[in-house]
Amino acid sequence: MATIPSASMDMAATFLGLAKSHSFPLSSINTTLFFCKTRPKIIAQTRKFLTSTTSANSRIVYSSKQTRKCFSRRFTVSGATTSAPETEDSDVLTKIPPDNRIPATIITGFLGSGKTTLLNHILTADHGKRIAVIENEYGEVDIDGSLVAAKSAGAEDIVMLNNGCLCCTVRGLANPAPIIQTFYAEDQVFNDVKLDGVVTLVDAKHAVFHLDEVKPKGVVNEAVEQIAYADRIIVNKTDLVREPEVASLVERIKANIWLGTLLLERSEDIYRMKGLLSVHGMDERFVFQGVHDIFQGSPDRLWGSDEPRINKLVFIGKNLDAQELEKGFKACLL
Ligand SMILES: Nc1nc2c(ncn2[C@@H]2O[C@H](COP(=O)(O)OP(=O)(O)OP(=O)(O)O)[C@@H](O)[C@H]2O)c(=O)[nH]1
Repeated sequence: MATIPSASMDMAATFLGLAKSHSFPLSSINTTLFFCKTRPKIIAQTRKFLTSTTSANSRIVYSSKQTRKCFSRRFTVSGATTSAPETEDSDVLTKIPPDNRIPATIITGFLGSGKTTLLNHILTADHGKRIAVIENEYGEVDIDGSLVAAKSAGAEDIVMLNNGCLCCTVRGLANPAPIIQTFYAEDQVFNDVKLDGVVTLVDAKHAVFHLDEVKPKGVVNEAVEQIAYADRIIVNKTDLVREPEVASLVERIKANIWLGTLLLERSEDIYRMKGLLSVHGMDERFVFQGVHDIFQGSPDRLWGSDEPRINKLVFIGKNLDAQELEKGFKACLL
């Protein structure tokens, strides 16, 4: 593939951690909202609902991801079934069980990105939805529970899990994956509740600082990871920055979504992938290797003083469109 200068740091970080990522669509209006209060908290709603409930200080970026491969699982439904119309030449009755499970949404985002603010906005908006909130407070002192509007409104339930469950204190604070996994791995949850989507709040003023943060070798940048797991991304606090900064951030987020989507959805077609990246702010060459959905990458030796800093990517597989890949990659460049 082409050689093009300058990739972003978060793109490199994506290579380190995306092999376990996944996605699923927000398919219907939610009546339940799971609010997992950990360091980076968790929020979500459908496109229509989010559009009507987010403030003027927000921008929504939609992911095109359609499948959550890692956590897919079959479920059985004991409720009524729907039948396809019978035809004269067919006596086969097709039964499609409706998925009547309660839809749930996860809201995540970095510290102070605006999760509680969004939640309060949703809980006090006039949408007629019945909303239950599960808040996972990390730490002994519950502050956010008292800040959530529903508590005073009295119309909804807030269940505080001060013992550390849903799962975050044990399995990781910043990474939404363990919470997502709970919806698939726990029978009691899976049979009654379907995870409808993951929404990530991004603070327009501070996000770049977190995205650029260089982590120790092998440690994934949580801000990048939260974006990679999202179905919908809300760029918040746009009143605190100028429009070009918002546009630049949105472009950067799109690049992250592109790479995540590519690695997840085309893994069967991509037999082999390898490359060398010139990452903005990094003195070393960033080398990555991939075989189907197994990827790894790490900083390599220092760039030579007279060595041109270029990116080289090689994809070997089937049904791959070189121009499309190049276009997607170019959109990731700073
Ligand atoms: N200027 C501005 N401030 C905002 C906006 N949204 C939220 N804030 C402020 O940002 C601060 C943090 O908001 P929260 O909603 O508490 O953020 P959080 O993600 O729940 O915070 P943590 O629980 O610490 O992770 C508060 O002072 C909010 O008033 C916005 O769109 N613009």
